[in-house]
This record gives sequence, C-alpha cells and structure tokens, in this order.
Amino acid sequence: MCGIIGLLLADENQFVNQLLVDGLTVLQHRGQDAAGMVTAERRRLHLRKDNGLVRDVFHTHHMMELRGNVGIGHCRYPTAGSSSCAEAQPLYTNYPYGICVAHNGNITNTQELTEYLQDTVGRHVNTESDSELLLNLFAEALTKQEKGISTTDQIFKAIAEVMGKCIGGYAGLYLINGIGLVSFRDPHGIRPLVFGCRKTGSSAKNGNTVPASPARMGSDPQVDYVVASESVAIDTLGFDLVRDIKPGEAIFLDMNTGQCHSRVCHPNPTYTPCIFEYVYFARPDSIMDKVSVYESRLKMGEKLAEKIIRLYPDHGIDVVVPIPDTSRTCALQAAYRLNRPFREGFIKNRYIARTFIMPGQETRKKSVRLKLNTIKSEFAGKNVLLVDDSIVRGTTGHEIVQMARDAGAKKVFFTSAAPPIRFPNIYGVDIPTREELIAYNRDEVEIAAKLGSDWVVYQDLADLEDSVKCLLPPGHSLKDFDTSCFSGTYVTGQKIGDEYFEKLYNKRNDKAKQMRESRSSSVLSSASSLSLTRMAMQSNDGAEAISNDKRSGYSSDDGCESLTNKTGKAR
Ligand SMILES: O=P(O)(O)OC[C@H]1O[C@H](OP(=O)(O)OP(=O)(O)O)[C@H](O)[C@@H]1O
Ligand SMILES: NC(=O)CC[C@H](N)C(=O)O
Ligand SMILES: [Mg+2]
Repeated sequence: MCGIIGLLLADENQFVNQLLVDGLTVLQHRGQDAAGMVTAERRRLHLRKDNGLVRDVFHTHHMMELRGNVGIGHCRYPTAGSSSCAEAQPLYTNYPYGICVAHNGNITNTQELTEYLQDTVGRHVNTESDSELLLNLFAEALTKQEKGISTTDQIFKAIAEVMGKCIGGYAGLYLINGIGLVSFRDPHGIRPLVFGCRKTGSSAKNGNTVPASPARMGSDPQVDYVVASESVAIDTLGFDLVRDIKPGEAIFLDMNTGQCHSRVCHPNPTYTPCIFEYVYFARPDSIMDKVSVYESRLKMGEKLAEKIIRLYPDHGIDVVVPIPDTSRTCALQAAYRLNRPFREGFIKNRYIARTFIMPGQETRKKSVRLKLNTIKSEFAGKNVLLVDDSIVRGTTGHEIVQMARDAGAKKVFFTSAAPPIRFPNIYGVDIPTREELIAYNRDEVEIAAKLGSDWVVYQDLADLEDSVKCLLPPGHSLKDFDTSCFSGTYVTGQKIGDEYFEKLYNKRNDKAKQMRESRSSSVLSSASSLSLTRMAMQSNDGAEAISNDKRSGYSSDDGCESLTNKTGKAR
C-alpha cells in the first residue's frame, strides 16, 4: 500500500522538494521499502529514488538538485515485481514529453497489458512492475491523441483510455514534463486519493476563501495544489483538504497556467473503496471518503465489544490490552464498552516500523519481539483481552499471546476488529496466498489453538462495514466496499479464478519473492557496471537530471541503476 503525493506551487521560484519529503514522511506508514521523488524545473526533470525510508533516501546534496515548483513523490511497499530499487518509484519514460508515474495499488490484468504494450504497440517493458505498465499505457495513449484538441482534452482522453484498459486498484500521479501534474483514481475508488490547496501570495493576504471545488480553483492562479494518498499529509503541509478524488476522476494541474481541471473519465464508476484502509493502512488522523478513520475505529471497537458480550456474557475479562500500534483506537472503545480498564500492557519500540508490510516471514517474526515488550504487572494473574485490528498470517498474534502468558496472564483472549482474512488481496495489499493466512481453512476454535489463546472473537463483516458506513454524510455515493480478503468477492468483477491465484502464488509466495530479490540484485550490480559506457545520461551526485533525448535509456542514482522503461517507442 504505497504512499503517493504530488504538488504544484503557484510561484515558479519556489521548490516542492522539502514539501514532498515532509509529505512522504507523513505517509511512511504506507510503504517502508523504497522512496523517491521527481521534480520538474522548467523543461528538466530531476529524479532521486532508492530503497530505504524517506529519511535515508533524501540527503542534502540530493535536495539541492531536486529543484522545481512541481513534483511527485512515492514511498513503496511492493505488491508486484521485485523490491529492487530499479522498481522504486517514480518511474520514468522519455516519450512523449518525459513522463513519470507514482502509483498506489495493484493492476490485475498485467499479462494482457504487457502483451498489448510489447506486441501491439511496441513499447519496451523492462520489469514486472505493474506501475511500469501504467506509465507506458498513459504514454502510449498520449502519443495517439489527435492534434488540434486542447492539451487538457488530450490528457483526459488518455486517462480514459488507461482506465478502459487497466483492471485493478490504482490511484496515481503522472508528472508530464513541461505540461503539469495529472492525478487519477480507479473507477471503483479502491485506493484512496485526496486533493487539497492553500492560498499563496496576495490571495492569501487578502484572505480569499479556499475554493470548494476544482472548477472554482481554476480561476485563481494564486493557489498551491497538493494531491496525496491521505489527508494527513495535506494537514501536515499546511494545506486545506478540498475533497476526495472521485472514482474514475482525473484532476489535471496545468503548470503553465496554474489552473486546475477535473473530469470523470470513466463511463460508469462505482464507489467501492478498500475497507482494509480503515482497518489498518490509513493513519487514524486521516479523513477518507469523508469519514474520519479514527472514528470508524472507535465504532469497530464498540461493535466488537458488543459481539464479545453476546458470545461470552460471563467473559471474566479483567483488563483490555491493545497490540500497538494500529489497534489502540479500537481497543480503547472496546474497553469502554466492556466497562473494563484499558491498559498499555505492551510498549512499542518507536524505532521499529510496521511488521506486516515487511518483506519475509522471518523478518516479520523477529521484528514483533523487537517491537513489543510487556509491562508484566498488567498481565500477572489476570484474564487479559488482547485486541488487534486484524490477524493476517498470525505472526503478531502468536508471539503476543506467548508474551502475555510469559508475563503471567491467567487467561488470554484474543479479538480482531476485522473479520477472518481468508482470501488473497489483489488490489495493493500484499496478501497473495491463501495458504499463508492463519484463517485459511480454519475456524475460530482452530485459530485460537494456533495462536495459543483461550478463545478468539472476530468482528462480523456487516459490523465492520457499518462502522464506516454509519459515519458517511447523507447522500454520499459510497454504498459498498471492496471486502475481498474477507468475502472472496472482488469488486472489479473480472473472473478471478484458480488459475489467477495459482500464478499469484507462484510469483509472490515468500520463497519465490526471496529468489527474485537475489536474482534482481545480481542483475542490478551488473547493470551498474554499464554506467560508464552509457550515453546521454546526466548524473548529479545522486539526484539526477533526466535527459529528454528519445534515445537515452538510463538513469542512475548513487549506484541505483534503472534500465526501466527509458527507451521511448521501439517501433
Ligand atoms: O497477523 P499478522 O500477519 O501479524 O498481521 C497483522 C498485524 O500486522 C499489523 O501490525 P504492524 O506491526 O504491521 O503495524 P502497526 O504497528 O501499525 O500495528 C496489524 O496491525 C496486526 O497487528
Ligand atoms: N503497495 C502499492 O501500492 C504498490 C504499487 C505497485 N504495485 C508496486 O509494487 O510498486
Ligand atoms: Mg499491528
């Protein structure tokens, strides 16, 4: 579940680089594996990306090269391809114009799209990254646009073509060199994307009100714009949240006029966002689809407590303990509803990041112990209810139950704010294989045995959905969610059959991923040795100016070499 952010500042002399770094830092919880940004300075693009956390990727000497008043940034949690830094984003293609993409989500018809791009239109696809396909599809669609219509129309038509071809979950940003920034959300709105602005210069001093819609914003060149995965980035940067980008909508920010244009580019969008954003991915202080994530988690806690009371009226719980971090909001309200004390029985090491989105089961397992430690007095001799937001592979739950017992708990009960996860997620959460899921082919009693707890209670799906729906403002067009990992129903509607899951399993089970990583790192190191001979590449101490030359195919970042997608059309 990556984090994406794009900015256009009204003043050409201002740089977006620091705002992008700050925004990405706030979105870090969505992707910890790699980070990157590209900025546009007049007709020159500057790119920096690498594996690592945002704070490790951007150093002062990179920032000095990342000039320009428009740019996009990305922090990555890989769900396709490898985690090689060649697949870190933004990705770039030099034809037409010079285009970069930052993408959150996952595309499911990648085979068909790769065949179309390679065999039908002759564009080179160099990796298994689905984002590379998204980039090339847009580039191809723009190339084909008829002359004589406005650039704005060309862009929206190209986005419509991309949406017509891509199946899956995607929220994305394209930076088009010399033209502007395009943001878009898939026709189901599976992945989130919000839009904000702030007044600048004289318009800020005159106290103009923040425009309520992009159409109005189009008339005010004194406005800075931001688009981000979550509103928390908009708040932190000092912008005002305007609204969610609608399913199937694109917003084009013209860097030459400062104007903002929006259009719904899909003939029949439906509003079915991924409910797992509310459960786990999003920060609680974000507003998504007009709903406060924090409040939805309080509701989840309340409904969970009611279910526990229904199932175990004499539960005998002495204390309610959250499993930090994400479950805290939900556990707080569950304790309140159960009328039992809420206690911080586990202390989180603030230097260990989220474990579920770490690559590899061994790393995840080890990290749980490094991340959490017990306050023994909260467990000794007590019946403890442990609350987590979700149980996926059971890595956290298994370790935590044992730690609670080691700390002297009499009984350990376990509850999850989300229903059992029994199906793969194919839209941008890396839950690719059923066999890895603790709830696959197991009922609650078997799961409790596996976790080592006395019992386990899961939220009902209807209650989870209600926890968000009851907070929607009247008349909101969201009627349903993508709940596929709980229900097995996939909102994009195409047939997701056994063959698809088998392929997914073969590509993305832990072992296959490990093998791919070791392969791609050896390819990368041999690619690095090419850097002395390549042509038309300009490297600037890590941050790189990308050539517009259609022939050039390379970029380099401190030894991070990407042969991805730079060769223009190979007709
Ligand atoms: O059953 P599992 O496979 O262990 O996955 C589920 C756990 O992973 C997540 O925590 P994570 O540590 O990623 O993030 P958090 O600190 O935000 O809770 C989630 O909140 C659960 O605790
Ligand atoms: N988590 C995501 O949104 C991943 C985006 C894209 N599928 C990638 O793997 O890079
Ligand atoms: Mg957790």
